[in-house]
Amino acid sequence: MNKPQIPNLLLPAPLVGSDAGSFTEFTVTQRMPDIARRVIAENKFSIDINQSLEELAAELPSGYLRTLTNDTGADFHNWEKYLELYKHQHWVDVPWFFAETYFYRLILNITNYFQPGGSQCIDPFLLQKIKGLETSINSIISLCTPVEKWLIQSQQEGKPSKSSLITLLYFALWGNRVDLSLWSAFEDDRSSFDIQIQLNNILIDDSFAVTKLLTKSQNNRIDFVIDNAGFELTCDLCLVDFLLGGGFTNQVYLHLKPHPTFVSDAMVKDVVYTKDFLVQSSHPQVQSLGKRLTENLASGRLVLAEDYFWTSPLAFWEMPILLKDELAKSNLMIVKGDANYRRLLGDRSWDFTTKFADIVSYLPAPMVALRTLKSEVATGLTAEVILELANTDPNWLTNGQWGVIQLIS
Ligand SMILES: O=P(O)(O)OC[C@H]1O[C@](O)(CO)[C@@H](O)[C@@H]1O
Repeated sequence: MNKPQIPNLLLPAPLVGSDAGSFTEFTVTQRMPDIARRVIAENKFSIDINQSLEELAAELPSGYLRTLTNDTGADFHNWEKYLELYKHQHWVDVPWFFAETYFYRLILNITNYFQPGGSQCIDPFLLQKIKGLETSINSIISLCTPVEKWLIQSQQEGKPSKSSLITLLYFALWGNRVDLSLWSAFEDDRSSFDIQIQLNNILIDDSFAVTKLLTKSQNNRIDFVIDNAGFELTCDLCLVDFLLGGGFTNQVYLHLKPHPTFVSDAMVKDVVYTKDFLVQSSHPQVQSLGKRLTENLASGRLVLAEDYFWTSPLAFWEMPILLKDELAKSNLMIVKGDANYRRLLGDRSWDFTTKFADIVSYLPAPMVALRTLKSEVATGLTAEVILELANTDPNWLTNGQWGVIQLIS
């Protein structure tokens, strides 16, 4: 039977910024203006660029979407098409996912990211990304040390270690708490957590099923849809390292953003920067991780890929066919983070008890989502759990304290 191309169910309405009192409203009217102003404060753009960024910040709460001028970005014509649907609408009235992705694309338009000149390819969020990595160095050391031990153990035992893999899945999950669009790298270091204590905060945990799937056949590839640079990326790279070195797979593709977006989202250059940062560390186990990553990149066992789909406002089921065919070759897709989860759901207001599998029925390969909750969407929860969370932690949907590991195979 052919797989459906869209969710099995009727699509509910998308989240929008005009939902009074919602986190989406808070994001469009306050967080996004703050982020635009942080770009001004943390860079040395010209007075004209800063003025234009300030205008963008000021128009978000009650203004209209502006058009995109042709900045020669490879995705410019696609954005012209996406914008057709929402001409002359207020920022708060368009689907939230569209508003956010367009906002980040506009920042690049304003800062002349795509055009030849002094600010071409300047990542407006670079300072945050670097700081995020540097401040988490102690957590990175604490993680790299056991990873090396587990690798040696699995190589000695000649078989993949499921328990170590589960631990690394947990690190990859909780690494997603560190999100620089919500918590600036200049505030607290959120990279330190105890995964044993955090176990109680995993609302759905399919990690064991993931290890079973991965030990069934070890010669296939894994595709990792990456989220944030910094500590989260380092956790993900530890997982990748263990998947490759621990006998779970022989090839991993990392899917990365083609341009800066959502503040901390990782691009190819951020992976390279992180790998070099690890290699240059004076800590032996951190350095070894960097060297293994370098070798895996050189041998093609680790492949870095980028696609403009990942910075588009499209739902996962609207993925271009070429990318979908590519992902169909995967033994497992690992989809990281909140924004990617929102893309899987089309950022729509599904009832939280809806079966995840019924929504993502269109996927071309098995998939596990590792997501800490930072937006008002959820699936696969029981009514009892939802009620209990609402009573005990009113901000459970958005405070990043709760997580899910949801597998669809
Ligand atoms: O880095 P992540 O996990 O994708 O989180 C980004 C998400 O966090 C937010 O910044 C807050 O919800 C959203 O804008 C977005 O969904």
